[in-house]
Amino acid sequence: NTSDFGLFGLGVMGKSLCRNLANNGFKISMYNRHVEGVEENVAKNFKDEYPELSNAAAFDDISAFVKSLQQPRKIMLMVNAGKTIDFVLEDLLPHLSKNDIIIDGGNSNYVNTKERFDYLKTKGIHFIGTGVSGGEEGALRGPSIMPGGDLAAYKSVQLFLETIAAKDQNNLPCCTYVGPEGSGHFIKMVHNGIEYAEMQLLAEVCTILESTAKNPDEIANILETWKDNANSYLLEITIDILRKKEGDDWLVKKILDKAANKGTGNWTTIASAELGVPSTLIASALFARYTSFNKGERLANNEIYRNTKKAKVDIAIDEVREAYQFARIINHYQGFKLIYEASNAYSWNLNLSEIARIWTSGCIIKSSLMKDLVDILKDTKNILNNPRLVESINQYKPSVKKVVSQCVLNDLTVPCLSESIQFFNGITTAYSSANIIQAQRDYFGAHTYQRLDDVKVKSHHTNWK
Ligand SMILES: O=C(O)[C@H](O)[C@@H](O)[C@H](O)[C@H](O)COP(=O)(O)O
Repeated sequence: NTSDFGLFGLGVMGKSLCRNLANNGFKISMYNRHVEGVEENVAKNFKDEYPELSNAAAFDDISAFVKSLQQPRKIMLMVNAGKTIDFVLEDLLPHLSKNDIIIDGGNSNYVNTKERFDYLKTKGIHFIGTGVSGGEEGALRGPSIMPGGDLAAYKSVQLFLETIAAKDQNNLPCCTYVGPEGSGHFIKMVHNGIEYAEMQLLAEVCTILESTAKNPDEIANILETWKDNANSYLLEITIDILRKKEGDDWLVKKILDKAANKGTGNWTTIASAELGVPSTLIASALFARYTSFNKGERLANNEIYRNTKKAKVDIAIDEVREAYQFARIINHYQGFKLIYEASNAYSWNLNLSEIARIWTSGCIIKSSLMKDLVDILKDTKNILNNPRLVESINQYKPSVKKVVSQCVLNDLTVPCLSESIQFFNGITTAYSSANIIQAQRDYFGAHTYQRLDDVKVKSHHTNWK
């Protein structure tokens, strides 16, 4: 048993992490199941494919794999989220010893992670639920890593995770102990929620620019100029995507407009509802994917309701950039608000600035705005009252109002852009229309209400009839 670290599951991410670990000099054991005719000798063939893996040990037998690891054993699971994790844990348990450490690096639901953490604790096994972001390339060159669980257990795997992680602008690892039990997977989930809305905002920007008769290359040229002050990984890949050609045609024009999802945006929306946090942009982005999926119904409805294909919006390109930037600030505000509220609700004591820091490199939502948020979140939990962002928001607000109204007037669907100004107006309104809601609830359900002129008394009821 000479290996320092074990990697269980050689899918896209698992393979990249193995090479990353080996490239950083760690002696690793790699395991992939054996499925007759489907998955055979995966670990061995993979080992033979890459020179950096010459020192690695390859297995398709669990017991031999576990025996090859130094104790306390450190095993990272990179298998599909969901029940698979529980099956794998049951297969591994008979071979494990007290104080061994299991890391779940998949996109698991934080509620399940808490349950597994508690269950394995009864077996004397440490469980670390870890978000890993950055896709295939990120996992190979340095992902952003978000581990949650026991701090002591984290200390035993810290060297491996921080060595393979991306490095921030101060060359510090984009990996940090996030907090207890499911907190690592919780922030990864929110990371993906923010990702959904950022992707949706870029898609909406393309819709608007396309409506001004720009072809994908021309749109890419415009977005290129936004790198100065709105740069992000997602902006960069969107530019690449818009430029991609198949012969003379743009590939993007051939892609079926039905957006899929694997659940993290859905869970973020559920967590928002449960925690009472209005993450409206994340929810809008998720529901925009669901709406897009109804291709058949959209085509039918389009026949009935739409007569004009091309809209003609009267918007300046810089107004689109400012509207985009406005909505991004609101998106990040909502994401970090959700993390803050979860941290309080579950007593996780999360460090928002440190979370922003590990999201400045390696992950999908890395951006220049995220770099700014590292310092901003040091001083405040509510980024909307940061003087610099207040200035930006006041500068951008006229543009988002114009862009959204122009889109509405021209039947262009921009759910996240419009939700950003709707939410902002709501969260900056001193006297909202919720008094009507309270009166209606009291009218039909005697649910009581509080009075502005007597807030001490928690509940008033009126016989409205
Ligand atoms: O951070 C990342 O590296 C990605 O977010 C990663 O976790 C994955 O690509 C998700 O599956 C995307 O989510 P959807 O499949 O739901 O779009």
